[in-house]
Amino acid sequence: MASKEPIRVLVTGAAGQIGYALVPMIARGVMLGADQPVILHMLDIPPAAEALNGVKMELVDAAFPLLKGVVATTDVVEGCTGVNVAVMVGGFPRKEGMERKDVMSKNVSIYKAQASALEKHAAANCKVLVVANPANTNALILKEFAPSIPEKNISCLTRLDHNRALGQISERLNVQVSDVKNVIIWGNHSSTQYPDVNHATVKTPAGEKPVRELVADDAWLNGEFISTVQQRGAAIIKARKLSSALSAASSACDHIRDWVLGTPEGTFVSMGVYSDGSYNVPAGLIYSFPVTCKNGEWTIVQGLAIDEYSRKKLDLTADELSEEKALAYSCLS
Ligand SMILES: NC(=O)C1=CN([C@@H]2O[C@H](COP(=O)(O)OP(=O)(O)OC[C@H]3O[C@@H](n4cnc5c(N)ncnc54)[C@H](O)[C@@H]3O)[C@@H](O)[C@H]2O)C=CC1
Ligand SMILES: O=C([O-])CC(=O)C(=O)O
Repeated sequence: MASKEPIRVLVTGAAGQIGYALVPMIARGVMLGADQPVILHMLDIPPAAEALNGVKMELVDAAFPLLKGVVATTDVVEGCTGVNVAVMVGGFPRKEGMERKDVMSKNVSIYKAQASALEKHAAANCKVLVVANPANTNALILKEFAPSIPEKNISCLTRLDHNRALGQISERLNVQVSDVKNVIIWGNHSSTQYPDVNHATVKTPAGEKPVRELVADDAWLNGEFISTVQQRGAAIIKARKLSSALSAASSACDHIRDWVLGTPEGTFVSMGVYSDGSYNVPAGLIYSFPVTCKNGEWTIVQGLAIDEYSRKKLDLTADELSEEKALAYSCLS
C-alpha cells in the first residue's frame, strides 16, 4: 500500500515546555493518526536556539517511524514555509500572580508579525491553532492581520478546559472519562469561561444519562465545578510553579485530530472559533463554542437551549473578550 504524503506541522515556541511535550506526540501520530507521516517545523527565538537544537537531537534519537523530517529554526519564514498545520505555542507564559491581561502586550505583537509570515508562506488551507495566551485574542489578531487566511482556518485552544471539565465530572461520578461527553466551554480561555454541563451525558449500563441528573447536586455543578475548571490553570501554576504543559499538549493534539479527522457521531467538542453571531455572541470575536467536525471543517452546534443563568455567563465572557480586543488594539497602536 502506498504510504501517505507527509503533513508539515509547525510548532512555534517549540523549545518551551508545551513544545517539549507536544513534538513527540505529533511525531508518534497522536495528532494526525498512526498512519500519517509528518515533517515537524519547530520555530523559536534566537536565545532558545541551542535548546531547540537539543530538542531536534532528541527527536532524531527517538527514531520515530512516522517522522520524515525536522526543520528547527529561528527564521519565521523558514518555519512557516509550506506548513499544513500551525500550532502557535510561542509567547510569554503567565507566572504566579499574573492575570492574562498582563501578558497581553508582549504576545499580541508576536501574533501580528507571525500572521503575515503564515499568510505569505504557509500551504493554502493551512489550519491554525493558537495556544499561547491570551489565546482567543492572539488568534483574533492573527486572523485580522492575515486577511487572506479563511477565518474558518483559525482557531484557539479551549479543548484543555473542555477536557478539564470532563475530568472533573468523571472524578465526581467515579465513571470513566471516556464515558462522559458533550460538556461545553463557552467564551474566553480565561477565568470568565463558562463550563456548561447542561447538555452533557454519561454512558451507563442503562443508556446515556444527563450529567445533571447523575450528579444530582446543582449547588456543586453551578458553584465548585465551574470555579475549579475556571481556576485549574492557576492551580497547576501554584502546584508546579509552571503552567500546564502535558495536558495542554495532549489537548492540542485532540483539537487538531478532531478538526482534521472528524468528531464521533453524536459528540461535540469545544473550540475557540470566529463568532458568526450564533447564540447571540457578538460576531467578530474568537469565542469558544460547541462544535462538530467533518471533512476538515468545524460547524457550531445549533439550537441548544440556553437558560437564563447560562445566558448571563455567555455574555460575561463575551464582554471580557470585547475588552481584550480593545486592549489588544491599544497595545498595537
Ligand atoms: N490555551 C491553553 O489552554 C494554554 C495556553 N498556555 C500558553 O501557552 C504558551 C506557552 O506556554 P509554555 O510552553 O509553558 O511556555 P514556555 O515559556 O516554556 O515556552 C514558550 C516558548 O516560546 C518561545 N517564544 C517566545 N517568543 C517567540 C516568538 N516570537 N516566536 C517563537 N517562539 C517564541 C520562547 O522562547 C519559549 O521557548 C503560554 O502563552 C501559555 O500561557 C499554556 C497552557 C494552556
Ligand atoms: O493559566 C495559564 O496561564 C496557563 C493556561 O492557559 C492554562 O493552564 O489554562
